[in-house]
Amino acid sequence: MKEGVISRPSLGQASDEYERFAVGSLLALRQYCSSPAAAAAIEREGAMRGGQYDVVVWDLERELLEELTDARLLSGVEVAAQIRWLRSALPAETSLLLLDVPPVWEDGSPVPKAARPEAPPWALLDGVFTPSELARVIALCEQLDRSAVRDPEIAGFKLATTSVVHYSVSADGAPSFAGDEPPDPLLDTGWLFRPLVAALRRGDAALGGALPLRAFCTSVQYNRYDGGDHFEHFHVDEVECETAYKSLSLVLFLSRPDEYGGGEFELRRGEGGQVTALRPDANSAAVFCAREVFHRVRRVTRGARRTLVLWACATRASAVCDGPAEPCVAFGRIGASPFL
Ligand SMILES: O=C(O)CCC(=O)C(=O)O
Ligand SMILES: [Fe+2]
Repeated sequence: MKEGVISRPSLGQASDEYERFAVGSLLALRQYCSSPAAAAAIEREGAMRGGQYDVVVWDLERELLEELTDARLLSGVEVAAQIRWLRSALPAETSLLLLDVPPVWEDGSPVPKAARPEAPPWALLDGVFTPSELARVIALCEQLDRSAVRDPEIAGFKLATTSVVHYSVSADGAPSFAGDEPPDPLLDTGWLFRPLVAALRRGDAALGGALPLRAFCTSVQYNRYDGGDHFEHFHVDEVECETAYKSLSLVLFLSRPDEYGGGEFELRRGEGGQVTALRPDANSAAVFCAREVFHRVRRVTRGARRTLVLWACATRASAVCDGPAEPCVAFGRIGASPFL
């Protein structure tokens, strides 16, 4: 038993919620641990309550939850630092257990990879930014170097993906940076991410809670479609990989519908679902389940159609430890079922 690990000074008494999460973590660990020896160890520790593995996972999540409850954002780098700290304080076999925790619901069951069936497949939210923020987003995005996506079968438009999301907010609300990369001018303040994260949360609530407990949002992608550009290929955004999965997609419409012709955003649930075509107002966002909702952008006939796209991801702890493929910002589920 590693006493040092459970006595991090900043952590107080566990609340009921945290207790429940601790149990959930144990269940998930038991379910997902492949090594029989590890499974037996978890069984033993679970019986003891407050056992080593419980506490390790619990502390990590508590730290996150505390940050999130304060509406503070954690960067991927900070999460990685926490995990490294835990790993250094633990024997090797413990960190192995830590690495295999999938996102779980309150009752310990794995988070489904799609929104709940009874929930609507997408949500359209308005007023994501203030008007001045929106103008600032557009102005900054236009400064980014865009590369062209050109595949006649699939898509033709220009995109820029911002590279750095090492963003956090200190207790007094001042922006600060984790990691040593120079701040990206687009991403170095909370004004951009707070509204986007809030929109993801609102969207998640509207979809009945598709977000996993431990979620991150990716860097933002800026898309610009000039006349003739399109993303005609119906696709889902999620690409299965070992390190993370996208759970929610957010497409923020930066252009007013009268600023471009064509460019309808079409969505459908699943392969055979009915297609809905949208031309949303500027400053509104479509939020939808990244695995389940097929979507495409019809060809733009005039003007420019601009969007900002980002994703909520669930990330395995190991992915963060090994360095996430995409730097990410953590955010949480607060105030509703189960942890939002
Ligand atoms: O730009 C859009 O409206 C959607 C883009 C999209 O579907 C994507 O980047 O995956
Ligand atoms: Fe997409």
